[in-house]
Amino acid sequence: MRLTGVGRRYGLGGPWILRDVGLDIPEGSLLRVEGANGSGKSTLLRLLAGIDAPSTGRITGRPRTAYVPERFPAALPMTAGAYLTRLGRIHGLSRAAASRGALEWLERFGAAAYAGTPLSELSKGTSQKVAVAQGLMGTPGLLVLDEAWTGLERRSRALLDDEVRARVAAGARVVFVDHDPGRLAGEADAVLRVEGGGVLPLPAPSRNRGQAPGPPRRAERARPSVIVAEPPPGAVLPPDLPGTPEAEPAGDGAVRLTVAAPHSDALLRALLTAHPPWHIRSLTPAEAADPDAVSEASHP
Ligand SMILES: Nc1ncnc2c1ncn2[C@@H]1O[C@H](COP(=O)(O)OP(=O)(O)OP(=O)(O)O)[C@@H](O)[C@H]1O
Repeated sequence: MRLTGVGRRYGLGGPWILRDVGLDIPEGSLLRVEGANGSGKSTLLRLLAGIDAPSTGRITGRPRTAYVPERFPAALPMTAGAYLTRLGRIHGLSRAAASRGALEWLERFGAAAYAGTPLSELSKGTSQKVAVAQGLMGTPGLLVLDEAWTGLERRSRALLDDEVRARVAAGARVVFVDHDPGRLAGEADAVLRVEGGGVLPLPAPSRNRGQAPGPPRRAERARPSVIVAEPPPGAVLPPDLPGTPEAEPAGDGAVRLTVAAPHSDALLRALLTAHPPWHIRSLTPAEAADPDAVSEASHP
């Protein structure tokens, strides 16, 4: 995905909020957007998500995109379940898969009891869970998160962190703004600094996701990865998974898959694109894996 000479101003003769922005966003990248209040972060995110168009320049190669806006349109006259089902349809799911996915996501966020509640009656925290759930339904190639963690309680924030990691590892692009400087700290590929109308791509501080461009170091190649995944209801492990992982039960119906590190991305992709998709709880290099810590992090 590429931005070429992108500029945005609101209204003819209004000040340029962004000007001559050029960016390449490769597959499997995690980008944090930073900048002062009013610098144009949300403007950039709306352009990336395709819900706003540049005043000048062009954006090419945008994959199927999901967007979690800073403010959720809570006034829509429908229930949380109906809204998510509709959004699932927009993300390309069949009606049955969309309605099943809606309930599954509400359950994961501990909000299943609100499936039949009108959006306008949801608390701020539950609204935010619905906003985030719609972004995670389907398998977007680009996920744009504008302060998506704000208003979520600890367990849901951790769930969203895990989902971001899994999506990026499976090849999706994730671009996010968050007021917490520690959000996914050390995991972003780059920081996009929005300042004076420009967007400056800066190296992210101490990146440690283990997915650096270029061939992995010998030790990383040799070290197996552990993926803990939850099957969709009634599903069995798909045959011929990349890297022929070792599978063992991980509790709560989940499966722990151990695979040689070079196959972990392909394995994640296979699970996330299975029909219906598997839910990835965590991805950990085996030597670093502390099973208790992993399940704590996923299900605090
Ligand atoms: N729809 C709009 N119409 C007119 N001006 C707008 C619109 N949206 C944003 N702006 C202006 O563009 C500038 C950048 O806004 P934007 O929301 O992109 O900044 P931001 O960096 O996300 O801010 P914050 O950190 O406060 O969320 C601001 O001056 C804002 O007032």
